[in-house]
Amino acid sequence: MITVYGASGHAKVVIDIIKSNQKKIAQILDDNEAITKVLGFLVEKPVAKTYRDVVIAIGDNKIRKAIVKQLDATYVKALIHNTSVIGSDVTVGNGTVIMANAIVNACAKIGAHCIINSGSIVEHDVVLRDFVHVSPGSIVTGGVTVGEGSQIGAGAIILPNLSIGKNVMIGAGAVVLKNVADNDVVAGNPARILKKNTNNE
Ligand SMILES: CC(=O)SCCNC(=O)CCNC(=O)[C@H](O)C(C)(C)COP(=O)(O)OP(=O)(O)OC[C@H]1O[C@@H](n2cnc3c(N)ncnc32)[C@H](O)[C@@H]1OP(=O)(O)O
Repeated sequence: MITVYGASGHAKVVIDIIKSNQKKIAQILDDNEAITKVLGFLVEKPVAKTYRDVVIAIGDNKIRKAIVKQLDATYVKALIHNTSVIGSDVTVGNGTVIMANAIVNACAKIGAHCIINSGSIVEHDVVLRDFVHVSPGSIVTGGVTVGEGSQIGAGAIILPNLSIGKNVMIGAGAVVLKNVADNDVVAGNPARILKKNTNNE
């Protein structure tokens, strides 16, 4: 039985993974009292701080991290859609969600509470630190490292062996040719710095 913490858009896809894995949902929680139902499930306001077997179903890296910090919970080891492909010697941290048709190739190391979104590709020997979000359809090529809390936008491509810093935002469709420093927002082809990411303040 899995507790789903979060009830908005990302949670809908998480619920579908749980259902497709033939697992049961214990409860769905959200602080937002305006959300009373999701996909036919009632949504409850979280009252306790201690939960067992939780998945934090919140797409925003900063909010997901804040919730993880405030809970005293055990997290599902990882929630992996059965259409995804996971290579040899891949490690996946607690609370990470791997969505439909994602591919994680050999020897990749995926941190805790990451999101490997639908149809994305995380190539061999990639290292994703905790709370990274690889958005739908993006490609993180071989040997890339991505720092904690960073997001790779939908359809972006990171060239091999690059280092992406912490709390970086990579725009949708970007082609990243160079290392990216902590807190940068980059976009375009080739990707260029747009500004500093203030979503960690
Ligand atoms: C399941 C899911 O849905 S997961 C969700 C996945 N989400 C994403 O992939 C979203 C990724 N986010 C983006 O691409 C955003 O546009 C960001 C973060 C790069 C920039 O967002 P903002 O800071 O709001 O930038 P803003 O929209 O003000 O644009 C600033 C400039 O950058 C340009 N720009 C914005 N995004 C991009 C992009 N992806 N590629 C190229 N240029 C871009 C804009 O055209 C604008 O240019 P201008 O100053 O010449 O007019």
